[in-house]
Amino acid sequence: MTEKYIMVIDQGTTSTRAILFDNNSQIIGINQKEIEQHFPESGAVEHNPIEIWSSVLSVMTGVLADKNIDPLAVAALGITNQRETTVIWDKKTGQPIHNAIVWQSRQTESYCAQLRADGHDALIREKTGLLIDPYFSATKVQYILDHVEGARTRAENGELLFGTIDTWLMWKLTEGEVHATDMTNASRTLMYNIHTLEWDKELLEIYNIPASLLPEVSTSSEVYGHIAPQLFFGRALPIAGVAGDQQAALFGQLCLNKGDVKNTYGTGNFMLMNTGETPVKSNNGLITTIACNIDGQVTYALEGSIFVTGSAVQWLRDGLRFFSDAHMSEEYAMKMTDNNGVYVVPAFTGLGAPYWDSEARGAMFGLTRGTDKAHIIRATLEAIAYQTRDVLDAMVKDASTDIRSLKVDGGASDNAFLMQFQADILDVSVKRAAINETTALGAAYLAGLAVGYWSSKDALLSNVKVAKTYNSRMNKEIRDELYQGWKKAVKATQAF
Ligand SMILES: Nc1ncnc2c1ncn2[C@@H]1O[C@H](COP(=O)(O)OP(=O)(O)O)[C@@H](O)[C@H]1O
Ligand SMILES: O=P(O)(O)OC[C@H](O)CO
Repeated sequence: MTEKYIMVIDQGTTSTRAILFDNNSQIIGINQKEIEQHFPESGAVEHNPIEIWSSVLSVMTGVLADKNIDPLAVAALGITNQRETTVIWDKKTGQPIHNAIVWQSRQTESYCAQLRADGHDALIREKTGLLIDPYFSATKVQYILDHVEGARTRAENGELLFGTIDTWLMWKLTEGEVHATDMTNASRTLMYNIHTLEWDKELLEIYNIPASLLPEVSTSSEVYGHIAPQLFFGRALPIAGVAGDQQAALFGQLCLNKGDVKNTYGTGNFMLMNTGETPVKSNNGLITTIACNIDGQVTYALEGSIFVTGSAVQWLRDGLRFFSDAHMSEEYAMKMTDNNGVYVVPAFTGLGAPYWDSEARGAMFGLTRGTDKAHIIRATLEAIAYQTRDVLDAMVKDASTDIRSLKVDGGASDNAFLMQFQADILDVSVKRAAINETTALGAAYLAGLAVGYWSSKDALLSNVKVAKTYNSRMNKEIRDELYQGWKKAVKATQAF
């Protein structure tokens, strides 16, 4: 094989990465660039789409340069992305008409309140598997069309295009040839019907969003188009795999069978369970989403999305200046034998699954004169584990199945204190992947399978290994007492 590698762009909330994988799923090179976060008003989070685009060009060339790799040695490109984040741009000039509104942003709460007041909750839930929340793309589109002068008329005249980050990047990489997304990303927009597998006309009318804005929806593993050669050393590299980052991680962890569960610890936490070919409706605050579409088969997932986990550690680092590197949180937490009664509820942008409370804000409980900063650090890490327990309990109820083990990945899964506490508080074994970049790996698999770089999903099974398994060491009484303390803290936070 002359083409030795698959390249992946992982465009995440805090950074853009280009990663090269070889045929044994090993990482050959990584190049990364941070993305600036813009906070234009309270609760609003935005990115500059041009900065995102230029970071992609920079990391793609950077990863080749770092390892002195010939562009001809790359077989295909996979793209995985922060989901829901919304870009609208001019079809002719390619200029975004507004900053990208990021998934975390709460600036469309009033649009959501209106949709709820108009009684659309059940219909939206039934068709999209989601619930009305600023998290999803539709109200972000409404906001941009309403806040940029002339945008609505231009949209109605077919002059504008909408995309999540995958769509924006494919459009830029193909110099406007491809305006497409895959089903996993479409299923996060609040506009896509996850049963009929098409943009839903009735919902578009409710939102007053013109259909001409929307991209074509494809599978997650096929050749969507080719990079314009002048952007990539004269090579028309096929773009062959696309998936939202959490679904890509599910695939990268090879959670290919019904009942398989993974939990990613990044800016937020996202637990997904593969529910097979049937969408499972949640009665416990989870959402239903498309897990993948490959080999002509759509699979679904139940998802619990927690908005603030790793970003609470960033807050300890940058806001409170408790340490200079996220890794140091582990050392501080381990210095203490317990949380000394301290609970931190990091509801900085409201609470996601299973509470869905946009109005909630962060709180701290149980402070005494004896509280040390290490207790606060420990309580913040514990909060990540408690929130995960909230979601896992909901998942067990919704899927009517027991979960005995959890595959984990993402930046904060490096934290040994957190992983042990997670196993303790769930009473489930926690298995950390040997390759922590499972999100990118999933997109590599999707792209590699489409171009025959890997022959089949079965060929991948021997490639994925567990680095470490954490088993519970906590007795039931302590586990129950700690978790009850957390539930009390959440209740008090919501009542505030
Ligand atoms: N050792 C650690 N302990 C706790 N949190 C960590 C650790 N390392 C990274 N993090 C947190 O994980 C997040 C980064 O993870 P990553 O998977 O790169 O996120 P994303 O894909 O959301 O940008 C940051 O929010 C950071 O604070
Ligand atoms: O960029 P991440 O890894 O924080 O993921 C964000 C999610 O896709 C939001 O739904």
